[in-house]
Amino acid sequence: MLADRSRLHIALQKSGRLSDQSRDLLRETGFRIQSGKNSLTARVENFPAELMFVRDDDIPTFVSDGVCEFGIVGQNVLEEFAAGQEEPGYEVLAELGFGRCSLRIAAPEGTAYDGPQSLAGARIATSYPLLTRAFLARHGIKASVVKMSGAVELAPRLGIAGFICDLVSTGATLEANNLRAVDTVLESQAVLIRTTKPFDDARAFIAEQMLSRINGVLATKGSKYIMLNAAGENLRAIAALLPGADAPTVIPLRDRPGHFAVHAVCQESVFWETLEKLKGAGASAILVVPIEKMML
Ligand SMILES: Nc1ncnc2c1ncn2[C@@H]1O[C@H](COP(=O)(O)OP(=O)(O)OP(=O)(O)O)[C@@H](O)[C@H]1O
Ligand SMILES: O=P(O)(O)OC[C@H]1O[C@H](OP(=O)(O)OP(=O)(O)O)[C@H](O)[C@@H]1O
Ligand SMILES: [Mg+2]
Repeated sequence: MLADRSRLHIALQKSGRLSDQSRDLLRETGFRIQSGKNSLTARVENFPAELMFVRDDDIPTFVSDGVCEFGIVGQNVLEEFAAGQEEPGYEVLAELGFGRCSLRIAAPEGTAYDGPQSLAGARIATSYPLLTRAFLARHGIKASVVKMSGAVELAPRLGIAGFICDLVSTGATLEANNLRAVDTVLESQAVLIRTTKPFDDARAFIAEQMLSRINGVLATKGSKYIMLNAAGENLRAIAALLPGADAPTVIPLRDRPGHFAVHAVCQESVFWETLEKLKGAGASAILVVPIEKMML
């Protein structure tokens, strides 16, 4: 059956590290998604879009082929795919801030490592052979790469390879296997991608609407609305302390001549240290509130 061309098709990981946060992001854009964990597709009830739940490895192919106009996938999977293509048929639209991990070279505790040259002649087990080879080529190192589909951390213990190249987040898996990360091949997080295949005006319009909502959701994530009171002579110093805010709104306070309310959207995190500095610069009645929706 051909896909319905009056709707957008979005490829998401069916089940795994990215599934919940990918669905949550779309729910935050207002999509009503009703599907059990076992469904392979789901229609969005209140938006002309259909979700395809697939293995993450297939997402770059689906999007490049134009079967799905959009997809959410880790940069690690995307870059491994791109390394095998002459011209990848997708573009990255946004970094999504979840699924953060690094593709790292690791070796059993006690293995000497003095930079990539220590890999010369070694065997490296990995599920990312193209990225590993590209790393070796970048450093002019000759080594053999052994492809494994999973459980890569077992390779040194089984005598398959002296090094591995695998994803690391907390480092707990490496530690449990008595391994130590020695180098970094790639820093990764989940990204939103769009096919470079053109699509018709109707879907282009829906796509713009969806992207504007997603950008709004991403913008609110790191943003806070900050309100405070201050005397006129302190306004300049206070404005300079507001993280990522341009042009705060300044409103005169009734019955307090020379005093103002300052309101601003801060596009960076507001830490306790920032509040302490604002207070030190003469601010009072400081309120920091979350922003629910934002359209830029
Ligand atoms: N430890 C981790 N911490 C954070 N993000 C991770 C971690 N491991 C992997 N990821 C990210 O999540 C993605 C999916 O990881 P997962 O382990 O669910 O993949 P998978 O087993 O290949 O799943 P699939 O069945 O879809 O092929 C990875 O490609 C990577 O971008
Ligand atoms: O540094 P850590 O926080 O321990 O995470 C690293 C582990 O996470 C990933 O595997 P995952 O648990 O997703 O299982 P998988 O190998 O079945 O994909 C990755 O392949 C590592 O094995
Ligand atoms: Mg996979």
